Amino acid sequence: MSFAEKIRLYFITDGRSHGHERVAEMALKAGVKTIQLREKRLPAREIYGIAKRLRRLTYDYEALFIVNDRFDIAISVEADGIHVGQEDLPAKAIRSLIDEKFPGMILGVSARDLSEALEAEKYADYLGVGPVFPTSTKEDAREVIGIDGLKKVCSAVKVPVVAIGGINHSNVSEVLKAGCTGVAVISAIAFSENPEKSAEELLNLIENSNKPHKPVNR
Ligand SMILES: Cc1ncc(COP(=O)(O)OP(=O)(O)O)c(N)n1
Ligand SMILES: Cc1ncsc1CCOP(=O)(O)O
Ligand SMILES: [Mg+2]
Repeated sequence: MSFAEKIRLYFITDGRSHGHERVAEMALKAGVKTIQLREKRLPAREIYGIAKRLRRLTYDYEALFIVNDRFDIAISVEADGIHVGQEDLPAKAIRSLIDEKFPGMILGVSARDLSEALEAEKYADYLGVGPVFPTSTKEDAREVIGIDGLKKVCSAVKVPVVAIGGINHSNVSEVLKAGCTGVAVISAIAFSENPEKSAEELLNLIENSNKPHKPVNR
């Protein structure tokens, strides 16, 4: 499976509802191929323990494992990648370290508008772009960029774009039509009563949005 296929549905964990490991395993069972560990409240030692377990789990399911914010934890557990935002360690510094010491490691960078996206793509393997829609999962999220803002970024950058923020079953197809490579979700899976079913349904919607709307003329 290609990188682009793996990030088509990108699940970011939140431990508050079902716990990181349980919710990640349910998403993996459904067929999700990229998992990001995002934990904002716990001490580093605990995040490290969770990261080690998620690393093992993602190996078993042949999925990518990305750590949010913490490059130290990402390298300690041999994650596939690290995701940083505009307030985290600078993408440029991480890119230098990856090229020198951790070749092949994936670097994802957040961008909240076109100018951040154009700067971030100099260093990133993919961009996380949003929030596209209102979200209550990220307390310090900036204003939404909407489908139009997302389209502008997607048509301007060369690296894959993963759209994020308020994406759910009812808007995922519209988001993908904006030209992004994938969609990242937290609450649509992590805060669902049945995360495995929700992930499966999202994957089905994504697969169907790949199909042409009109029959192909032969
Ligand atoms: C895939 C993806 N895109 C964007 C983000 C947001 O990162 P950041 O702006 O650093 O905010 P926090 O998630 O750290 O609160 C992300 N984590 N993943
Ligand atoms: C981490 C992050 N970055 C921009 S919006 C967001 C939160 C996405 O969560 P949800 O999918 O629940 O809206
Ligand atoms: Mg961050």
